[in-house]
This record gives sequence, structure tokens and C-alpha cells, in this order.
Amino acid sequence: MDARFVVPLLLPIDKPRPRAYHASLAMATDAAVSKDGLVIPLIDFAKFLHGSPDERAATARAVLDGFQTAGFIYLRNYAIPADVVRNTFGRSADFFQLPLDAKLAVGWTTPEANRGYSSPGREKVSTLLDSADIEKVRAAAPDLKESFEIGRESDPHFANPWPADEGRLNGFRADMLDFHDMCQALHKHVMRAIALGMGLDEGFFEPFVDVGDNTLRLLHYPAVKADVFKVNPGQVRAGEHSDYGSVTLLFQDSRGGLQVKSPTGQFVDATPIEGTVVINAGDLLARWSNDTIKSTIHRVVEPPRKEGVEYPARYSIALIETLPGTYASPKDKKYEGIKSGDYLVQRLTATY
Ligand SMILES: O=C(O)CCC(=O)C(=O)O
Ligand SMILES: [Fe+2]
Repeated sequence: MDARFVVPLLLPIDKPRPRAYHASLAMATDAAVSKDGLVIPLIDFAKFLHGSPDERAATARAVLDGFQTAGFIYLRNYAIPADVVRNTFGRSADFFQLPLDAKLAVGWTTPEANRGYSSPGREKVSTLLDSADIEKVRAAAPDLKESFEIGRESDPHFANPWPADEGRLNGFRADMLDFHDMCQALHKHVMRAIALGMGLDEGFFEPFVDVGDNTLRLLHYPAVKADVFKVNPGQVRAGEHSDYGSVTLLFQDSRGGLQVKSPTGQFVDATPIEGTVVINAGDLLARWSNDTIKSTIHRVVEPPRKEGVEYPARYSIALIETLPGTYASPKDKKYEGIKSGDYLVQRLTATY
């Protein structure tokens, strides 16, 4: 994991915005979610990728505004072809159908490596920071999920453990690395939009994201008896948490269950919308932006359609990227500098 120092920005990014700014936001976005004071915009990213300078600027401001208000956005036309996303979901299902011992053979080892397979119950995401506290909630209600983490393939210190390239898993590694590359390109465009939205040079973040230190995370929430959620009221598929990195790209299937905490403290459904990717800001970006950007709590619970005795499996794929520090003047600075790699290891150590 590459360790980079926090770079404080000296830019007043929270100046009152002129009226025209809000008018341009209205043009660039619809709402994907609007409930209990939580408005998550649905943004046409083609207008950033291929639009006129005015369209690009308005889209960049909409992206930043979404991260500053909800902490979440939905993008459509984000330039990863739909059949590539579909294929990646299919390959992910192939992986999780392997026998348990084959998956354990490529098991997750350490927070520093953060690569490999975690069986159901291994990881407990939460808003807690202390390992003993997390252990208590894990024992009471383990997360009903399994995952496979894929890190940067060219990392000089850590190698990705790959399942044998045969049978159903033939070509799995190549497909995952291709998808990892496409996500990394999208991540860079999103960071360019954030920079432009902030009034910075578009390439401002490039030196911090050029290495591509990100984790592609395949997630499988197995089919589960519906009464599991009734017997244990604290039971969830993934506990409430915020993400650790800069931004997370989240591809979800059509099952539903993802919920985002509203400003009034209610969990609101982040309903899947075909052809979109959900993107949320993580703790490092919040910290780095002096909390002008929100790292919003979210979780995965039983699906909203509560018919039948068993809920079908849910799959999702997340790309999590780490990053380095925005404050108007040194006295406004809320956090000390931290290396992104050290921060991630600190959080992962408590979680596993
Ligand atoms: O599976 C999902 O929809 C959410 C996953 C998530 O929040 C995470 O991996 O951080
Ligand atoms: Fe998350």
C-alpha cells in the first residue's frame, strides 16, 4: 500500500455560492433518492466526459454538491459498458460458487495486504473504532456476507491471491483486472470533477491517485431465511458504517437493501437504478476536505420486498480508493496529517 502525505488545500471552498450556481445544478441533475431530508442526485456523467465547457462545469458542481450535501451520488452514462458490468457480476457469482475450501485457499490475511476472501462472519463493519467493541457486535449479529478483495496487481509488496484459472474461473483474473482498470479510470474522472467543482485545476488530484491504490471488492450476501431478521432484530447483511477511503464506486444488483442515513437519522433506501453506479465519499475525503464533504453512514439490510420465506442472494461490487487534506486557514484545521495507507490499516485492523 502506497503511503502518501496529506496535502492541505488553502482554498475557501465553502464561500456562499451565487444564484446561478444553484440554477445550473438544477439543470444537471434529477434526484435518485429524496426522502427525510436526504437528496441523492442522479447525474448524467456523459456531460462531464464529453460535454461543452459549460456542461462540464455544471456537472462538476453537481457532483461536488452531492458529496457536500448527501455524501452520495448516482451517475449514469459513466462510460463502463453495461455488458462489462454484467459480465463482472457473473464472474463474481462464479467465484462465490466455488467450494468453501477453494475460497479459503485464497483467504484474506492481513490489513496491510487487504486482499483475498473473507467468509461470512469474518468482517464486521460498524461505526466503532475499537476492536473489542466491534467483537461484541460481531458476536451478537455477524454480517451475512462474504467478500473477495482484489488490490493493485502491480503492488511491489503484496500479491493478489487468485483462484486456479480453470473451469468456471477460467479468465476470472483477466476479467477482474480489466474491470479494475476501468473503475480506476472512472475514479480519476470523478476526482477530476470534484477538483473542477471546487474551482481547482482539474488535474489537482492526479498526483495522489496515479498509482491506483484501490481495492476491488466483490460482495455476496447469500440467500437467507426471512425470519433470521425477525429472530434477531439487530441482524443486518452489512452493519452501518462509513467507508474509509476517498470515494467508493458501488455497483449493486437489482435486489435492494442498501440504505443511507438521512440528516434526521432515518435509514433511507438507496434503490437500485438500472444503468447507474452509486458513488459515496469516504472518511479520508471527508477528513481531507475538513468535513465539507460528507462521509455518510450506510448499511445493507433485508430487501424492501418482504415476501416469501427466503430472501434471494444479493451481489454488489465496490471499488474503494484511498487518498490524502481542505481547510481555509490553519486554525480551521480539524485533523492532523495522516498517511492514507496508515489510516486504512488502522481502520481495517479494528474491523477484521
Ligand atoms: O453491498 C453494498 O451495497 C454496500 C457495500 C458497502 O457499503 C461497502 O462495501 O462498503
Ligand atoms: Fe460501504
